[in-house]
Amino acid sequence: MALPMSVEHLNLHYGSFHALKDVSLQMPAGQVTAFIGPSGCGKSTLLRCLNRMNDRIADCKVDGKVLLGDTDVYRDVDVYTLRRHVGMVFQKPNPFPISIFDNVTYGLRMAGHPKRSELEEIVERTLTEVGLWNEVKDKLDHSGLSLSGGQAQRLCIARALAVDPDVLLMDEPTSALDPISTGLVEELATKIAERHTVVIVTHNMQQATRISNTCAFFYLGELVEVAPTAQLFSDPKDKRTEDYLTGRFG
Ligand SMILES: Nc1ncnc2c1ncn2[C@@H]1O[C@H](COP(=O)(O)OP(=O)(O)OP(=O)(O)O)[C@@H](O)[C@H]1O
Repeated sequence: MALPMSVEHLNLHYGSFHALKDVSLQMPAGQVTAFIGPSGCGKSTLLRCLNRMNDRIADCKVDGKVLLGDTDVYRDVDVYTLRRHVGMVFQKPNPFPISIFDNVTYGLRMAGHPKRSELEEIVERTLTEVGLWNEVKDKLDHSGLSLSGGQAQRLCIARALAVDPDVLLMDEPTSALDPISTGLVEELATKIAERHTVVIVTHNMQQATRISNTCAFFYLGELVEVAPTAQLFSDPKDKRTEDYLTGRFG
């Protein structure tokens, strides 16, 4: 089930460096929210707060609230449970060095999902959803490492979807892919948002306009402006947003 996420007065420090400055933002359920902004503005840092990927970074201090529905993800839930509800796909496809079947079922098996027949059904359904079933159905026992970059990224998306998360986080998921694979992953992100909340970091402005409903522009750790995507691109309210969108910096 798609749940909304939100952050309230979020501040994050790496040691003495103030990387996120009083960020408050809603990410509506069942929609695609895109984070855009120049390199180093804090997009990935914020994305990583949503499933506590920053927890292991020494000297990283988070203040404020991150909410999944009504649940405070830093206070009300353990990190393993949280990551079953808030999955993540990374910039570089990272299939595990195990079979395609075991890649897709990894999260389910970790959660103690026992029945082979149910796992088979979930593998077929999720690989079909990511458009990979016909390409791999006869080689489910082959290593996940045997796939092309675009196939591997779709496998990683299938692995994330197999546990039926409420939210899928995507950190520049197409930046290592060719244009055809990029198109497939973009179509997929839109389709995924019918059942899951999607939050994506992207440097590609066309991609943000193609797939996101809401767009948030960040600059130097600050959330400058957030609006429905078409509105943000056609009528930015802040000069910094306009300068970025028109290529004056970035
Ligand atoms: N583990 C870390 N330790 C210290 N500083 C960090 C760490 N990770 C990120 N930073 C700093 O925090 C700031 C925000 O980084 P972040 O990766 O979130 O930016 P970004 O907007 O995603 O950039 P890019 O578009 O280049 O990926 C940068 O100044 C970066 O150098």
